[in-house]
Amino acid sequence: MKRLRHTFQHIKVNIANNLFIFKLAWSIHPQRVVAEFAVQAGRQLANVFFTVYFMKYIIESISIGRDFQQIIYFIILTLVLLFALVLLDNWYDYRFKPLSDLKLYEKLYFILFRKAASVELKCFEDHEFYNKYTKAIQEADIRVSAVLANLSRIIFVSLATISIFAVMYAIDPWVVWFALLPIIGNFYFGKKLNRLQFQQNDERIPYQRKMDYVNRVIYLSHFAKEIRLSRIFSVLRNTYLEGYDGVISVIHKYRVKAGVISFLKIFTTFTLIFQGVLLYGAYLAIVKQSISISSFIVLGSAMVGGAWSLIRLSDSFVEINKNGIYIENLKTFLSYVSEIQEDSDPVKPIAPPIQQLTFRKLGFTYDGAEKPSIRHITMEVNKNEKIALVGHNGAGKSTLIKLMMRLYDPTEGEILLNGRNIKEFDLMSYRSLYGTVFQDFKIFSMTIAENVLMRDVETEEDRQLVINALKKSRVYDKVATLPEGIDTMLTKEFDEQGVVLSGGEFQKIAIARIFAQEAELLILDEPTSALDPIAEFEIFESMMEACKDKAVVIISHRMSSAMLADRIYYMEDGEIQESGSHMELMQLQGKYAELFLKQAEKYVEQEELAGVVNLHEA
Ligand SMILES: Nc1ncnc2c1ncn2[C@@H]1O[C@H](COP(=O)(O)OP(=O)(O)OP(=O)(O)O)[C@@H](O)[C@H]1O
Repeated sequence: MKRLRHTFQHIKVNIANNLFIFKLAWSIHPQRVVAEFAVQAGRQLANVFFTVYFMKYIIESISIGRDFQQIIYFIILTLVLLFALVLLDNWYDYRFKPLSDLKLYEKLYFILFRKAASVELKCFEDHEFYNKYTKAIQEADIRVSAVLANLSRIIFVSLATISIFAVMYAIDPWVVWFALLPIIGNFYFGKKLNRLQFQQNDERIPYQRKMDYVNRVIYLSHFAKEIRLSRIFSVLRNTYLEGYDGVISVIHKYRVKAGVISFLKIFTTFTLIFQGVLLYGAYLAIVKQSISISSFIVLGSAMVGGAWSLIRLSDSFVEINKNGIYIENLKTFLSYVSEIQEDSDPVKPIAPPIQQLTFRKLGFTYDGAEKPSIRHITMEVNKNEKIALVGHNGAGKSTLIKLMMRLYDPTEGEILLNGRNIKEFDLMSYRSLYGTVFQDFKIFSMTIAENVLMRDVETEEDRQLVINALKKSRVYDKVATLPEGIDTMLTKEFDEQGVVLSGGEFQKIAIARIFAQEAELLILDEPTSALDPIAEFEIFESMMEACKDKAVVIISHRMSSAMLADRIYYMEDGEIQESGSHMELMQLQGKYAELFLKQAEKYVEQEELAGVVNLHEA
């Protein structure tokens, strides 16, 4: 009983999932839905007509001696109808469907992309969510098409089956009992087979992802250097083989079971009904003599048509289940409600200009991490103030920035903007207060101008904004030498003429992004690692100059750059250990001073060495 209830519940969920996709497709492209149903209706009409009524008419005509000319007219009319249906089918399959599918998928993928771009960052670190997301993206288009075809099939194949069986029932009522065989065979064993396939696919995913990862890494250009210059290839090969072996073991695990179920399905679905009806019909015609030979022929033809319709119908019911299971991933993904609402929220007030940003007893632990990455942080950033965050690797500097930008929400304490918790403000407007470049910034395969503006370049002012930003990040001289200037395509992904710049030049392009924004607080999370110390110092200096009326937070491992800030926070183990101006911290003679002196020593040594080499050269 409990199992039955569970099965019903399962069927209900799967039907709801199919209807969810149907509504989605209807809202995106109603014409495509209508066309699919119309074409399916035509196909089934032809199916019933040719398997039963056409045959019935011809045989009846022979047995009652109908006029030959009348039969010819009937056949010609039939051919015209067939011709029209084939034309409609072709037009649909080769013209309408491919084009309208593209339109449907484009809109569908934009819904998915928008969703993917709006879920909070931590979702991408959640293994289970990421699996659902990849499955949803991979399956979305196939499922939408499949659901439309399937639902239309269910409606019209049902009508076709009923009318075929009505003819069979009229010949002999008992014959319709044979209809149960394909239903049991196809529906029961078909469902089992699908479930098995789904389980198999599910178990394959972690292994498949390993193989996909290696495929991707080998293919993507930014891994090419490391692969060539190290022995990482053998590690990648092993990862691929682990995935491959995993996939093989999953296939082995299910092989025998799938084979047996598939055999039972074919046996009950096809063999029993075809042989059964023919035997029964022969018995009626020869032994019982209750039907004529012409009825036996019609029965045979209707049985073949009816059996196929039933098989198709039970296939379609099984497919409702199959689609339903896959759609569950898509639905979970689309209906996921972010803890951090990434979209604009009209109810929340727009974030005001920054007067003061206050961190109060802030603490944060990443999901699944054992210890906090940020602890007891209390600090402030005032209007126009220049702040530097320094400390060793893993001290928690980037995490602090991510909390500040609400890429994550703190697990303890709060961040206040002008005295109000930042969660109270509309997120989009809050984030637009910041201009940020991260250490792992990304350059897109687009033009330099688009990479700087990070949106479409629309007006002459936009272009001027880009040029000024590039000048401030000290890379305009280089850009001006390129034939297409700021319209040069970066990377060669799409364009042979695309330009590959040096690591430092790419960094300068990324830094130009913050000069091109109307942000109030600029954050540079160490995007200058590929710059030489002088270039970094110059950029920071130019930033301090250009951003007199803005607050700036810089993270740098180079103390010479941090010195430029009004206030420096020295972090260790997720906590602020020391804070003050450069002079104050040097006088304190604490960890900051120690780090500073160590770096200064290194530079002095290097300068002395350079001096010695110069002397030798002279
Ligand atoms: N997405 C994440 N999931 C789990 N732990 C993380 C994540 N990102 C960072 N951490 C951990 O949080 C700690 C602080 O990392 P964070 O990147 O903030 O340090 P950082 O001071 O910016 O270091 P660096 O100078 O090397 O950039 C580290 O121990 C790191 O392992």
